[in-house]
Amino acid sequence: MSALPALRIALVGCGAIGTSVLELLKGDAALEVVAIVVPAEGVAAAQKVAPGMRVASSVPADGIDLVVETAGHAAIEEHVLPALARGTPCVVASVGALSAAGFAEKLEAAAIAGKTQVQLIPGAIGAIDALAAARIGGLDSVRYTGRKPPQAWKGTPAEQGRDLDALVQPTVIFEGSAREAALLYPKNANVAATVSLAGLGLDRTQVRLIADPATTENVHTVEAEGAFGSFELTMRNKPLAANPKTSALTVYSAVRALRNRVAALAI
Ligand SMILES: NC(=O)C1=CN([C@@H]2O[C@H](COP(=O)(O)OP(=O)(O)OC[C@H]3O[C@@H](n4cnc5c(N)ncnc54)[C@H](OP(=O)(O)O)[C@@H]3O)[C@@H](O)[C@H]2O)C=CC1
Ligand SMILES: O=C([O-])CC(=O)C(=O)O
Repeated sequence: MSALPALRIALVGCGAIGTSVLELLKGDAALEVVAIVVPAEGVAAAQKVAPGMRVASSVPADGIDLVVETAGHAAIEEHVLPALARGTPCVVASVGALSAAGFAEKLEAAAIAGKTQVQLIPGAIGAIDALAAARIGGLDSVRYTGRKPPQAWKGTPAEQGRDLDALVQPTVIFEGSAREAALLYPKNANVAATVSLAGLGLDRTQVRLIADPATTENVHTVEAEGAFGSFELTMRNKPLAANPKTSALTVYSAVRALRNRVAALAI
């Protein structure tokens, strides 16, 4: 049940996540997608996905209560920053964009200027609430490991010097900070950025990325220790058929975030 006013949503990005979000929101009177925003060259294709829907290459300046980004790092600069600055709240999936130097501060400044808020969704990872709460008591170490099938690493630096199709055993393709991981793997390591922003920060969070021919899932592990105690979390996520890099849970995380914005009882 909804107690709050219905929201008119501009959905930025209409790929694997955006299309599924659209499907789940169909008929939801409290969360009405009124515009889809994609690059100019993708407008015609998006119109086929959502016949009758307003499709544009920028967020309409009027009639939008909430911008939801499911598009990629570049879309944050292009669409989220201006929306925030003019006072429209935004929900963001491409959290890894905040790993660019000074970008988190820029996003915050735009939200302050617009007297509004940008919400980063947990996406494909869980326990972000526990980690962010544990940070208040003090954290000693946070490690994140991302393990995906080799095909999920296609088109990334993981291909340099190796044939992903020929891998016969789990192979560490990256080891370093969450900041480096998110910058090098913008479509695969948003979760690394999210874990670090909730916990020890982009530079003190250790990240390992693995291409594993034995898995068909996107497996995310977080190990955290601090004054609160410790936890180990393993998520075995099913990838979306439309994009093997992306876990289906990311879609549900986005829809949960939206439903919570209008629900009388939010959880
Ligand atoms: N937080 C998390 O846990 C996760 C976050 N993500 C983030 O979500 C993003 C989208 O994922 P997914 O749906 O699987 O990707 P897809 O590639 O399937 O879809 C991306 C969509 O965004 C559009 N797009 C690309 N650039 C822009 C732009 N600058 N402005 C507007 N639209 C744009 C694309 O249009 P076109 O096809 O015309 O280029 C396409 O419609 C990922 O790039 C990643 O950053 C993904 C997985 C997990
Ligand atoms: O969807 C996933 O499993 C995680 C992902 O791509 C990311 O962190 O960018």
